[in-house]
Amino acid sequence: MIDKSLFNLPGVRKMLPVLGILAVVQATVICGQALFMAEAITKLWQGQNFMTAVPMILGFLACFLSREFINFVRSKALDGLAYRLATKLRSDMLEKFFRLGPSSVADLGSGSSATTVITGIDQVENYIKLVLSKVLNMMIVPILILIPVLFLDWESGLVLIITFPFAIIFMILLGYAAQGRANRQYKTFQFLSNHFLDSLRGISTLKYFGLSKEYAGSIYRTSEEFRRETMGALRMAMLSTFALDFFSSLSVATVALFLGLRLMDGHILLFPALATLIMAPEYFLPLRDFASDYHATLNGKNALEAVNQMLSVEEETLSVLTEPVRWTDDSKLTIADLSKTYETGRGVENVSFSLSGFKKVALVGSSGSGKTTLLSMLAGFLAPTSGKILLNQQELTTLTDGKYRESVQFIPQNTYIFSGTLRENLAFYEPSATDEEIFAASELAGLTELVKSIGLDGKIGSGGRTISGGQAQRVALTRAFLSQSRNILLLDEPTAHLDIETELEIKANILPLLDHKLVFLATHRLHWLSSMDLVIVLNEGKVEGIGTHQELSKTNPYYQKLLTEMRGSDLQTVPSVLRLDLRLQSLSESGHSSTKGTEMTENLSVKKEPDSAVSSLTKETENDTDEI
Ligand SMILES: Nc1ncnc2c1ncn2[C@@H]1O[C@H](COP(=O)(O)OP(=O)(O)OP(=O)(O)O)[C@@H](O)[C@H]1O
Repeated sequence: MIDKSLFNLPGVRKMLPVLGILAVVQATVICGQALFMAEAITKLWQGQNFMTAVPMILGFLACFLSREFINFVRSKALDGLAYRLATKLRSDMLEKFFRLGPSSVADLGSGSSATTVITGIDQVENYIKLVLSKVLNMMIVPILILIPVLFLDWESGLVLIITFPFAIIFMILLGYAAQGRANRQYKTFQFLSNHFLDSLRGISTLKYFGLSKEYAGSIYRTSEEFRRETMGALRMAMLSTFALDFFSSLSVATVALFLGLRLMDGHILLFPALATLIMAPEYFLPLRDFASDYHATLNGKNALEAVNQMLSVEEETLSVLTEPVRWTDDSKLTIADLSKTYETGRGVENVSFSLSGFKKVALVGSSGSGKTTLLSMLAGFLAPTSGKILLNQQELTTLTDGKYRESVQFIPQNTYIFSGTLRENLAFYEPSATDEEIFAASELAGLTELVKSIGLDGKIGSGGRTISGGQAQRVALTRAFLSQSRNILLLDEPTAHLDIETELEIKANILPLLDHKLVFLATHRLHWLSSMDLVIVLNEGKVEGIGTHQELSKTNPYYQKLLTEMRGSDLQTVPSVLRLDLRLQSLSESGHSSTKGTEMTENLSVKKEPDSAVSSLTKETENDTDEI
């Protein structure tokens, strides 16, 4: 009935004695109400003067008003407590999500995390309001009502005593069945939430591949499953409500029948019979009250379990560092045998390297090789499964330290745009940045057009202007350009959403940003590599080589193969006429050129001259080919 964890919430234990006292007072006024009423009716029945019944009627009114007042005080106290606890749980959960970081929230399921914080906590609030007072009333009020009933008519008291446990046993049995149903219903609800959110996120992909109708069918089936489970849980809850109503009505009817028969036989007087008859339904009322909200309490109990489960997820964040890290020329980072193994058994394995001073490190590897996983560990989002980290002589097992994160700028593959003004989104790392600084940074990131068109106070994100993937990436770059204090920079394919011309244009602005920092850049694009001090080559989660681009391209066969693949994909991003130009250059450099081919290359090179960005890519590819 009551989730024990409820008692660990602040204020709940203190509330229990208050509710207990209110239940005792309530039982007393219920008895008073019945006794005054029975006495007034008996006096009038006996033909006494109405005025003799007036004190009884006033006594009844006083008890009636006190009862209403107790209900008011109780709901006021519980509403306040439930609201405070719901607010606290909601902020605890949000803080927990922020501490856990994106990968753990993804493991919990973004959809179910969101619905637990929103709907789940509303259900917990309702649960707190209902369950404490109802259970205490059920435990206290019937016993206190039974005492005067036993004094007035012990036979009726005996009927009440005998029937009460039956009602409780039925409630427990049906309660177990209803609990099972409610658990299944909650699980389907969480599944539906995740499924729905995933579908919303992937709606453009689904539409693009013409699969949206099929997916709509899958959402329909999941919601149907949820409907079935909900109806099953409701049926069970209704059944337990009906069973309790049935038992209590049967018991009251039995008491009334015997009282009537004994009244007719003259074995009992009108006053005790009337008082007992009025008190008998009150005896069962707390039980029926509980049963009528049984389904709501089951939902609340499940939601509280889900909240506790999320709050109890182990945090790998260790606060070892006392202040943010300022990366300098003397700083040192050593990674030894760092591994992260996901549930699927994949991830990265035994990564080791050591870096000191300002360095630009590229992480390369084919898709799924572990670049994002390694970068997420270096950004402090993901705790390693094993391995050691030595940061400026300080030994750490993880970089998920709050202070370390305060030193890091991260540009992910997909930039998140917060619902708010453009200024809030741009000055994300530096909220105190002036408009002039924001303008200058946005110019470097190539965002001036958007800034001019909607202004810094223009709304973007949900509810505001929708911006393209490329613009979102420029927002992320502006954030990085603006940040002065954070000089550990992590970039996960920072220009992946930009076309090649824009990419090279922005790359020219990004390169100075990488100076005097520790930079990790995961990339599939070849042209970044010659600008990097070090390249870490990953293959299926393992390090295949570490060295400079020049060294690796001469000595590492896997890197050479990777470069060929990367060159192919770079070429595909270039307009076809220029692709031909690049191929011809590659051919001429690998000794397959003919005079005709060289002439063609020259002609095409002349034609593309106005496009400086592409000619720069051509040049870089030339260099790379030379190096191999
Ligand atoms: N949350 C996760 N749960 C389970 N497996 C995962 C998870 N994230 C990544 N993986 C697996 O770990 C391996 C490394 O993935 P990761 O995303 O780090 O590769 P990547 O090199 O960044 O790929 P890409 O270039 O496509 O972004 C892959 O086999 C991937 O399937």
